[in-house]
Amino acid sequence: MSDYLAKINGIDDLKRLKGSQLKELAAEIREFLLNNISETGGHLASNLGTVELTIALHHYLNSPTDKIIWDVGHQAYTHKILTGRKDCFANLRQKDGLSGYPKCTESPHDIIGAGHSSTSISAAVGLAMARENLNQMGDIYAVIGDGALTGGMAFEALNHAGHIGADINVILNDNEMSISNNVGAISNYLSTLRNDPKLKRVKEDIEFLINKIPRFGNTVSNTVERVKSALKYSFIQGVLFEEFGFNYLGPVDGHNIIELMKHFKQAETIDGPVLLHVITKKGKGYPPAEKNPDRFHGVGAFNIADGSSRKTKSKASYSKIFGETLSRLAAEDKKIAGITAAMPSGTGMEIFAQSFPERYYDVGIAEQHAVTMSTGLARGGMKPVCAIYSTFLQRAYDQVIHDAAIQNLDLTLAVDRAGIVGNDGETHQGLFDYSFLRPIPNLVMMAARDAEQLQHMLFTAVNYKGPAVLRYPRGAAAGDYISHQIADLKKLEIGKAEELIKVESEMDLTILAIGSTVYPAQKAARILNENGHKTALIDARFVKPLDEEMIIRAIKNSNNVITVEEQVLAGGFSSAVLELAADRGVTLKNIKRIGVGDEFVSQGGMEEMKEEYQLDGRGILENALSLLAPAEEVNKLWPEKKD
Ligand SMILES: Cc1ncc(C[n+]2csc(CCOP(=O)(O)OP(=O)(O)O)c2C)c(N)n1
Ligand SMILES: CC(=O)[C@@H](O)[C@H](O)COP(=O)(O)O
Ligand SMILES: [Mg+2]
Repeated sequence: MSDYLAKINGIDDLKRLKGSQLKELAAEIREFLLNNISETGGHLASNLGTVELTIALHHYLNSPTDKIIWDVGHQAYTHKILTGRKDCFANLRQKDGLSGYPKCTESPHDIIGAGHSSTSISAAVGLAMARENLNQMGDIYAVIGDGALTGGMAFEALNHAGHIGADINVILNDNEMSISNNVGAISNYLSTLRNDPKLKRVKEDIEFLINKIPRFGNTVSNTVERVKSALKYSFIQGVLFEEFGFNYLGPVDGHNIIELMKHFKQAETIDGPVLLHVITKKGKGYPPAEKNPDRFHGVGAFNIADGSSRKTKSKASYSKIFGETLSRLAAEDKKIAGITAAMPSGTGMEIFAQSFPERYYDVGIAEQHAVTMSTGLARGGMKPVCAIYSTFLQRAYDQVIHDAAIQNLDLTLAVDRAGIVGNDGETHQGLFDYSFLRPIPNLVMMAARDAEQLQHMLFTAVNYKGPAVLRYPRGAAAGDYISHQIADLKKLEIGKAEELIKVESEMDLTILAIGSTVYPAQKAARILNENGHKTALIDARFVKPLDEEMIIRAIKNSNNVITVEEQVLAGGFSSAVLELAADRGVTLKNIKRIGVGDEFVSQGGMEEMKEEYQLDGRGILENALSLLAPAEEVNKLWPEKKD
């Protein structure tokens, strides 16, 4: 077998290959992806599905003059390989390594940075308008998946693009999957387009007739294309994309490079927006991923032979505990409903879905709708629990304020992946939710420190009268997971903190921790006390409302205070403490705030990045000793690097 991939260092090298060579290259890239992702982890199934599509795009187009915009961007690995980044794959998604998403600072071929869904068509429209105003060159292609097409923003952009006749090409990469099974009426509609044999026959007949119409020079005229489209679609109901003002082409086999390029050529002859419907197989070429695309959507290191994970079985995740607790609560309370925005497996909501399908709603990648639909459920008398990753909840900010909080409705927002998420990097960090939710009246907001507290907090939130937010991080839950019966669940007093190490008079230090930072703070506090530094520890539990009396008492009785939160410092937990002290006229003698400063946190292992931001036990100890004692003492008390 020729090693075509070895010779590819940029797209000029790709353009030298032809016909069957491109097919062989596709096979080599698949093998490369499999070998690399099985070591580093990453978005395997989506990337295996877009190999030919990416080869065809880069072979046909002239990037970066022609612009390819990847929606979400998790499927852009072949794009990275072909644009000169093949040798960086050993460090894919690692600290300082290759990003798992398009990133403008990484390559001129990454036109639009992404990570969140359904932005590509809007960006394409903007680029097309800039091209028009500034007399620029180049074709503009947005590549969007069928899952991403469930996002409202995509439709806002289709609506606008069709209206203004933006000269853009939208490639709809339809693999019939979101992360889990795709949902919704559009998804059903796409199935009709894909599978209707009558449509196929009509299309072929019409194409035969159209080909008999005389051509003008070498190009098929725009009018002819439009007539062809109109005729083709007069045979089926609901010509969705045509109604939006797009010219629909396809469906075309997304694993056939030659056919794809033929369709790009055809798209080029059409003025105005084109939607090319491309059919691909998620996980293509790797049987375990083809069979189970959900599990292989985003993976850690695995064994290629059978797809088994290389990670030894870890503790239960917060998401799993959330899903199991919710299911137990729902068994007793028929009003509880579960809502997810296309993340049933990630949020643990699939556990609830298995037992209560009639009260479970996957709304697609539609966080705004998920929140407002939850408020409708609440208004109708249900108890909605809507689980959304912190980073994706950013999409639904106004819905939380306007639809949930002002109306003071009884719903629970379960904010998953709150804090540092690790290898997904900047776009996915859940580092802003305290800051953006804390100012909202009527909301209460708590953060779970471990497996045990998560269960009590969910019980508390579900039974709270008004909008309640419960925040918890990605990955394995701290503490032991003993699943509680409903009778054993405790309703926490709203706004009540817990004094884990008592505040007495004349403390050297009080550590105010919340959520994921409580356990590392506890380790640091223990060491400090063992070494003669009188240290108290408070788990604030609620960022809103704060336990004002306990915090004020702690501040008054401590020579030093440390706040620690897995969040940006601006507007978060420490800000709340400072506001409280200022409002009460209490002077803080010495305060250190541990958290993330005014910067985006880049990719890297979760523990590695927590260490970098001093959110681990050693980091907290180091901060404490910088207030209490000389720096050398850190190494004496905590010699090794890690927790
Ligand atoms: C706003 C937002 N919500 C949720 C996600 C999580 N997410 C990432 S990829 C994905 C599914 C995308 O499906 P599709 O566009 O069809 O791509 P495929 O993986 O099938 O290639 C989801 C839900 C996200 N990235 N952004
Ligand atoms: C592309 C995307 O947005 C998701 O696939 C995300 O990477 C999932 O993250 P988790 O692994 O934390 O579920
Ligand atoms: Mg898909």
